[in-house]
Amino acid sequence: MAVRAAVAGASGYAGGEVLRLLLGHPGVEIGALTGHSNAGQALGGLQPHLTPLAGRVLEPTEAEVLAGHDVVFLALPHGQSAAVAEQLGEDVLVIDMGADFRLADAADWERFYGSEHAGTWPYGLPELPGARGALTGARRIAVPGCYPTAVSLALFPAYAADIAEPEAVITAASGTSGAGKTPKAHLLGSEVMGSMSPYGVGGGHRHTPEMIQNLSAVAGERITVSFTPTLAPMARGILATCSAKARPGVTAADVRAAYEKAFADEPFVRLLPEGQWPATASVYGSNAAQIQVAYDESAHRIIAISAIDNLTKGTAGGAVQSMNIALGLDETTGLSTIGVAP
Ligand SMILES: NC(=O)C1=CN([C@@H]2O[C@H](COP(=O)(O)OP(=O)(O)OC[C@H]3O[C@@H](n4cnc5c(N)ncnc54)[C@H](OP(=O)(O)O)[C@@H]3O)[C@@H](O)[C@H]2O)C=CC1
Ligand SMILES: CC(=O)N[C@@H](CCC(=O)OP(=O)(O)O)C(=O)O
Repeated sequence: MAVRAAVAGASGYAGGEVLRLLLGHPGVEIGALTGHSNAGQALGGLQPHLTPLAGRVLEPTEAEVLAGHDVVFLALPHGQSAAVAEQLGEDVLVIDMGADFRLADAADWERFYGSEHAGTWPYGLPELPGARGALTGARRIAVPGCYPTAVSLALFPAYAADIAEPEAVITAASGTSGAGKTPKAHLLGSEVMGSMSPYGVGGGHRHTPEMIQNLSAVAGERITVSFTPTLAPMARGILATCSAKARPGVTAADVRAAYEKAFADEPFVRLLPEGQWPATASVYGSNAAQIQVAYDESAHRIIAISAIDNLTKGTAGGAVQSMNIALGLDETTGLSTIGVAP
């Protein structure tokens, strides 16, 4: 029997992407769809690519509307999820695509988000060591941020194999959809087209503590992270270039072996053959992550590069993958590694 899923924030980018995936999921029936300023509007005018749902009208984001579903996806701005989630029964699987329940350290939360910490839920990045166990049977799931997904996938194998020093330097380029639909001056077409620009430089980006949390848990020691995001003139995609100094004595063969071991059985992560490089265009609209790793002998550094679609593997695909695990379904149900090209 199909599970009934509601989506709160169905007018936004993350809500739209989870609906796109759920429409192709054989085990899910789509229930209530909610919005905020767009409550009362038909979805067809807000998400015109979701043709089968064009006639559906958004309801207000209220617990009474979301109650009575087996699964509730929350695609709301930061800080809005807890008040809704606490009114939903413990038997309802609540999947938060916002940041509210990702961090374990309340001080980190308060420093980077400036509000009271709501709590910590099982973390929806199944590829991390131990994550599938915590997700199996879970009824609350925190979906990772898009940059932490790309970066954690690229670097955790090096820390799991203890071949990297505990300091990582990361630059990542993201498409503009990562910033959501709400109009912002720096996202105007004339600002973004034909240009790339950094932001959140110098340790200020709120995804930094999430990366530190993930990598430190794998390494068993604190990993420092210097993270610089950049905005790229594309709608979707993240390309993360991550590097860390190799431990003394580590060879190129050790590096390759660590990554081959980490991803050997992963359905959505592909370690590319040597000489091929990840590209955002190759994962557009798919739940795949492409990874490549190189050993820079002269600098004695490990360079790991990942490409994901920020809205798919980076948000809604990760959410559906985690839902599948929580409900005991095949992890790949309703998810594709097939991209769109050219
Ligand atoms: N875009 C991305 O790549 C990623 C996004 N996320 C997370 O997903 C969540 C949604 O992001 P995204 O879809 O990009 O954002 P959008 O701005 O595109 O959408 C926001 C959604 O939240 C609703 N909303 C706005 N204000 C409120 C409010 N006060 N109470 C309840 N609902 C509200 C909006 O409804 P309405 O339009 O009707 O006003 C809309 O449906 C965020 O927490 C974001 O961090 C996570 C990973 C990646
Ligand atoms: C391009 C861009 O602006 N990206 C967003 C990250 C999007 C995301 O995954 O973040 P949350 O779920 O944590 O909001 C940013 O840097 O704030």
